[in-house]
Amino acid sequence: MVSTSSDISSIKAFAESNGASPIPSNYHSFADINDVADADGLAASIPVIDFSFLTSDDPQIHTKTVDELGKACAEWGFFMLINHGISESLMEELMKKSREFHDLPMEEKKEFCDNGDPFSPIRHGYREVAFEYCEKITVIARKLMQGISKSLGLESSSIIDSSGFDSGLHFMLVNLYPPCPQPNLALGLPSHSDVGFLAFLIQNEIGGLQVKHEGKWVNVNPIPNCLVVNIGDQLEVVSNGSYASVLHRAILNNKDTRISVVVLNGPAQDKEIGPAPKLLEKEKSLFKSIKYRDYFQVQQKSRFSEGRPLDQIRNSALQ
Ligand SMILES: O=C(O)CCC(=O)C(=O)O
Ligand SMILES: [Fe+2]
Repeated sequence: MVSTSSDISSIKAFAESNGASPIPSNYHSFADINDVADADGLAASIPVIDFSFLTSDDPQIHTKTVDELGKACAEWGFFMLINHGISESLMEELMKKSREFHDLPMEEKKEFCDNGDPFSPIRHGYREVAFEYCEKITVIARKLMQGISKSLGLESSSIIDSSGFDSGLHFMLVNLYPPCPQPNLALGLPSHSDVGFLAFLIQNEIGGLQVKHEGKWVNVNPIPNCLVVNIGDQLEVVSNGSYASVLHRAILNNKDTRISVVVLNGPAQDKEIGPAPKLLEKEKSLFKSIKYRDYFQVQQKSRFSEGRPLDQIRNSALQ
C-alpha cells in the first residue's frame, strides 16, 4: 500500500487491528490491478547470472558471463544473481532486524525521522548489519557495472568513472507489506521503475514481486539466497536505451506479512548523466543529460504517476 511516512502507522495498525473489514477506499488501486500476471510460464526463463563466473580468472568463463549479463539486461532488464558471496546468515540477520524495526512502537520509529541522521538512533545492531550488507552490495554492484560496461562495448571502468559511482548516492529501502484483507483491490507498490543504476532486492519467503516482460506481468519467485537485480533509469540513459529500466510492482496477499529490502546504487549527485559518448558515435541520443540530483527530484515527484519519469528527459522523435 503506497503511503507517506505519516500514514504508514495507519496501514500497519489497520492490518493488525481490523484486518477482516474492507480496506479504506483511499488504498484502492485502480490503475493496473486488473492487469494480472498471466505468464507464469515465463517465470522459469528469468535469467540467472553466476557472480563467481563473472569474477572468474578464466577469461573464457568471464567473457561468456559478460555476454550473458548483457543479454539479461537487454532482454529482461532484470536477473537473479547467484554465488554472490554474501553469507546466508548476514542476509537472514538483515531480514530479522528489518522486521524488528517495523515492529518497533511508532514513537520509537519517529526518532528515526526526527533525527537528521537516519542511522544514528538505530538500536539492536541494525546499523551495523545494514552497513555491512550495503558495503558488500556496493562491491558486487561495482563488478556488475564493470561487466555491464564491457557488454556495451565500453571500457570496463567507463560508467563507474564518468558517473562518480564511488561517491554515488546509494541507499536502502525496507518495505513491509502486512496481510491485506482484499488483495484484489490494492497493490503493495504500483508499477514503477527504480532510480539509479542497479537495484538489489531480497525478501522473506513470501512472494509478491512482479516484473513486466514483453507486455506481461511475470511473478518473480526468487531462488533461495539469490539477489534479485534490476536495472534502474540511469542505466537506461547511459546505455542509450539498450538496457531498459524494468517496470515492476509488488502485489499483496491476505495471509502473510512480506518484507523486502532494496539497495539502490547510483551516480554521484552532482554528475551530469547522459548516454555514453562512445555509443553516440553510432546512435542518436535518446536522452538529455541531466544532473543526477535533478533527475532524482523528477523521479520522486512522478514515481507512481501515469507517465514514466524517464519520459521527462527523453529526446523527442523529431529531434
Ligand atoms: O517489495 C518488492 O518486491 C518491490 C520493492 C520495490 O520495487 C522498491 O522498493 O522499489
Ligand atoms: Fe522498485
